[in-house]
Amino acid sequence: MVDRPNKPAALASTPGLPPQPQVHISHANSRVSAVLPTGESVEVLLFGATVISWKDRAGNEKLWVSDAAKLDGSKAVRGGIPLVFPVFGTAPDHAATSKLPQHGFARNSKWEFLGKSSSESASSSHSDASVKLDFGLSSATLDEKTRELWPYNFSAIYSVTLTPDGLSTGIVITNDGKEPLECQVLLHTYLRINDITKVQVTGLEDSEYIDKVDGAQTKSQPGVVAITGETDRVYTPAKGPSSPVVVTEGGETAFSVVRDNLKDVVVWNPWTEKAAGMGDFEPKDGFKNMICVEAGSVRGWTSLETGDAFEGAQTISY
Ligand SMILES: O=P(O)(O)OC[C@H]1O[C@H](O)[C@H](O)[C@@H](O)[C@@H]1O
Repeated sequence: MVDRPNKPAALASTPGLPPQPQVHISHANSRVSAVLPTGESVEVLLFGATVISWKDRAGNEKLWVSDAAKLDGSKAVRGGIPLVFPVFGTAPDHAATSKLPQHGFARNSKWEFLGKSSSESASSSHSDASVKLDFGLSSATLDEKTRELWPYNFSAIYSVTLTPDGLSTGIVITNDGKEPLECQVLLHTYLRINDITKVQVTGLEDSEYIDKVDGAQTKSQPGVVAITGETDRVYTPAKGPSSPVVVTEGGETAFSVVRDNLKDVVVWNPWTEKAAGMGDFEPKDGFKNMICVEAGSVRGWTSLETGDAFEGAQTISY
């Protein structure tokens, strides 16, 4: 019997050439998903433009999503990559965003799928094919109630790029209005890990952070970060955005996060009590299997003059 390679999910035939594997995209059920010829996949919910799944070529999920996460648009998704904009947490002292819910409205708004672009190599292996999915949100498409709470004219484009090497997510926010606006942005990424007690985060050494579980005191990180209890810290890494923040597990690299123009990194794990108190956090011991490493610009405010744009992105590899 002759050994045959598995037939790829989607085939393109060009006259004279054998069929080539392609990036496969589907857009249905209020979500967009893409599968590379090499097997990696990503799934994005239009609600919040939330990435709810990212799998490697063997089908292993790289993101943590709660079993009780609401995927029906009734609540921000507990897991994946919710988008935080235009405020991180709540900001009672910042007049422009003080009326907004925790983490703003981007994660609770319906985004529009703007389309995809894929790049596929000319080689027969197609081992470096990648895909970029673009999503849009603007003041024109926001619901009226939200527009009243934050009456600025803006447009945002969020791009999710899947390659065989990793996942990049990036946002461009433009001030389309006649007055300046101030905002904060964060990519609230829930990384899936096997055992939180074996995890260390490197790349934050000697960095200043705000310890949200210790009276918002400003502290300095002496060495690598280990998680031994509820952790909620806003770091401004001393090494700058292009130096990776690496999550290791049992000494092996599990994820490496490289930032582009996102100066801050939030490290969050709710641990037992906080997880127990969140209705949409299941299983309750799921905190052992996740760590949030959230690239953002959240200490202070980004000011955008009329016509100005802010651009920030992260690339996660493993
Ligand atoms: O429960 P959420 O609104 O999704 O927020 C979840 C978490 O997000 C960030 O990591 C904040 O630093 C935490 O203080 C917050 O608890």
